[in-house]
Order: sequence, then structure tokens, then C-alpha cells
Amino acid sequence: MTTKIPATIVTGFLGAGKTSLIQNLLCNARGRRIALIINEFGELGVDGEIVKGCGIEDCPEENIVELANGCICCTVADDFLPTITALLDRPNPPEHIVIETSGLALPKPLIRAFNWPEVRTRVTVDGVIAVVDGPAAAAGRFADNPDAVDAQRAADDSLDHESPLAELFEDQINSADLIILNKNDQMSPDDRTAARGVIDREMKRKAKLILSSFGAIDPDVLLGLGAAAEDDLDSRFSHHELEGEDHDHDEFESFQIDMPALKAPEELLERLRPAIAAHDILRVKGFLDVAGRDMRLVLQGVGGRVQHYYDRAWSTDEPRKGRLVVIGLKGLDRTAIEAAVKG
Ligand SMILES: Nc1nc2c(ncn2[C@@H]2O[C@H](COP(=O)(O)OP(=O)(O)OP(=O)(O)O)[C@@H](O)[C@H]2O)c(=O)[nH]1
Repeated sequence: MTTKIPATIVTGFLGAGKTSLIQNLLCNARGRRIALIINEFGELGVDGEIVKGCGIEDCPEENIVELANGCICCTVADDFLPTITALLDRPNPPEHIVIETSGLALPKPLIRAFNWPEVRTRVTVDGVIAVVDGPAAAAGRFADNPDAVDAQRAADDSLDHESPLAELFEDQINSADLIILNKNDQMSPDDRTAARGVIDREMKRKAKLILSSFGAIDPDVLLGLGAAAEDDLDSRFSHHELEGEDHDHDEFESFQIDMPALKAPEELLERLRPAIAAHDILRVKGFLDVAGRDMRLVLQGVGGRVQHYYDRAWSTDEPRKGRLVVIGLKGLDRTAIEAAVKG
């Protein structure tokens, strides 16, 4: 009998901390040969670039495969299956595969893909890990707006739609074998109770919950769950399945802004923060060129929280191009946002 290669699926909403958790996992892999498949919603592969920028010894660049520009759940057959098959066919295949789904992806179609004949005999889903942005959950970001739901039902009582964020949250945590309540450093005891309350309310199956900051969790806890999730699909509730699995992310959109060189990061932050609030931008991330600095500036915005840091020197063979990806609910005013951010 051949042993199947274990695969771990990491899900969770935009900015919850999936990449941070995976970065920590790879840094502490202790010699395990892990391959990483990263999927992003925007065209620009930011997460893959960030992980590669860490130069983790145990995870050479060829072990990081990016699937940008779309959600893995919608491109399973075209993108995901060929990618994983190519990894398995390598002369020296990985010992473990980690898949970071985009923050907008539904995990269930991806888990289901592990039942495809060409994959089923060779890989098993060792576990689905859902990362939750603790402060956002505590603040009610993923809860339904009861007034909006009631108004929708009043207009059409066949509708049972929750907010897109609430639906995704429910689908993601109900697919999980392990839930990571992240950003613990930003939560008060009351926040922690509130965030746990939101999760408990939405959970329809049992999953262990662990608190973390920056996803710093021992790999032995994350890997080796032995869940075989592909055999256990029925216990993993999904809204979109009830609706016929048709899911084209039409509730969300993303676009890219090419940014000129900045004089200093602060000038951008002063423009960005009000733009995020005014346009209810869910996520901004990317790289920036700061005049007179040899280092590339990484910018990360999750809701109203914006962070920035220099991650590595620009290499001589790459253009010093600033680019930001902006993600929000459908209907973003691209022109106004671009004008506000560029200044
Ligand atoms: N304070 C704090 N910040 C965190 C924590 N985890 C992640 N972050 C920050 O939150 C931002 C988003 O983190 P990522 O790890 O990129 O989140 P993600 O889920 O991969 O984001 P997407 O891929 O865009 O969906 C970054 O600025 C992180 O540094 C945490 O535990 N505490």
C-alpha cells in the first residue's frame, strides 16, 4: 500500500493571519519537506512574494507555488488539480503540502477535489485549519446585520441571505478541524469572550480552538491531524452548497493600483486611512518604492488597521514598482479610491 501525502488546507477571511501562520510553520519545519500552494483573489501575488522574501532555508522558492487571480474554489479543475499533480510527480515530492486559500475562498469545493481519482489515491486532507481574525470577530464584523437581512426577506421571502462576510465566515469555520483564534495580542478578555461566542454560535460541528498571536503555533499541533476531510464532506456545512454551489464571488471585487515612489511611508498612510474608512475597503496589501531606500516596503491593511515594514532589498533584476491590491465588496469606486490613495 502506498502512503498518501498529507495536505493541510488553511482557510480564513481576508487578513485573518493565514500567511503569518504559514510563515511561522515553514520557519519551524525542522527539516520537514513542505510545499506550499498559495491562492490569492487579486492579480498580484503578494503573499507568495512575502513568504519568498523571508528566505526560509527549509522552504526553497521552487516549493512555493502561486495560484493568483481567482479563488481556488472556482478554478479547482483548471488550476489546482494540475498544480498538485505536478508537485506529486516531482522526482522528490514533498512530505507535506500546505494550501493557503484566498480569504474569499469556500473551502468545501477544494476539499471535494481531493476525491478526484487522480488525486485521491496519492494525497489526503490531513486537516482544515480556519484562522479567525479575533478582534474583527469580537467587533461583529462577521455577524449578520439583522436589519439588512430582515429588509431583504421582507422584499422577497424566498431569500435567506446573510451578509456575504457572515456566510463566508460560517462556511470557513464549519469546514474546519482546527480553529485558530488569532490576533490574541489585540484582544481584551471581553473581546476573547465575544469572539468565542461568535464562533460557538456559528459552529455546527466540533472543532478544537486554539488562541494565537501571529499564528505562532508549534507545527506538531498544526500538522498530523489525520482528519481525512475528503471522506467527511457531509459533516462540513456550506451555505453555497444549499444554493447550488454556484459561487462566483460576485459579492466582492479587487483591483490594483500602480503606485509612484513615495517620499516617506507616512504620506501614504495619511491618505490611505481615510480612504479605507470612506470606501469600506476590506483589505489592502502590496509593495512600495520609497525614494532613497534600498529596501522594499510591504504594506498590509486589514480593515482600518494598517501596518508597514521593509522586508528585503530590491534586487537588481526587478523593477522598483509600487503596487497595491485593494479588495472590498462589489461596487468599489475605483476612480475615487485610486485618486485618494495616489494623492
Ligand atoms: N497584531 C497582530 N497582527 C497580526 C496577527 N496575525 C497577523 N497579523 C497582521 O495582519 C495582517 C494580515 O496578516 P496575513 O497573515 O497576511 O493575513 P492573511 O489571512 O494571509 O491575509 P489574506 O491572504 O490577504 O487573506 C498583517 O499585517 C499581519 O502582520 C496577530 O496575531 N496580531
